[in-house]
Amino acid sequence: MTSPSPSPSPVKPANENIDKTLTHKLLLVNGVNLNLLGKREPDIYGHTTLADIEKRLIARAAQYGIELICVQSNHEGKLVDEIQHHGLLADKAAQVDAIIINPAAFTHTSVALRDALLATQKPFIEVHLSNVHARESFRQHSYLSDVAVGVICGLGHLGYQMALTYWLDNLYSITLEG
Ligand SMILES: O=C1C[C@@](O)(C(=O)O)C[C@@H](O)[C@@H]1O
Repeated sequence: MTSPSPSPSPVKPANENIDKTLTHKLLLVNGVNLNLLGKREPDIYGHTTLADIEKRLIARAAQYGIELICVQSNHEGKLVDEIQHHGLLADKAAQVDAIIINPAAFTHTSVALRDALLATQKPFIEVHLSNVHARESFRQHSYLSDVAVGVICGLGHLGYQMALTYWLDNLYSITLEG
């Protein structure tokens, strides 16, 4: 006789330590050309669109009462404005707790994004769909990695889910059972 399989409970309920009087927020930032996901070099970047990635992450965060604010732009200055606003300039209660960012090609060029992220003093995770270390040498330098909490690359769109999982656990004690 086989013993009954454990009831599926992959996720512990939101931790009591979460201050329910605050609306927790996270920021997802996607840089240049990532609006083309699904159409752009799918052998490298996959078939999942950015809208799908954002929808799934928003829904998962919302399960725990966390708002995920999503921004994408092809313009470096616009991304700097968004990071400044959500990370520092908005009222304290409206600011995000942490950031997930795929700066795309700006990864390899942008001191401005690095400075904006540092200015907010919000922790961030850098995500890349592709394994940048297995590609052209110019993709192997990032202006952000040394000041990121962590870097996830090469795992496709699941990299974003993993970054969210980390923040759920690290900031709000919402832990996946291992
Ligand atoms: O646009 C991108 C996407 C990317 O950030 C990635 O997600 O794999 C990698 C970058 O080198 C590239 O410029």
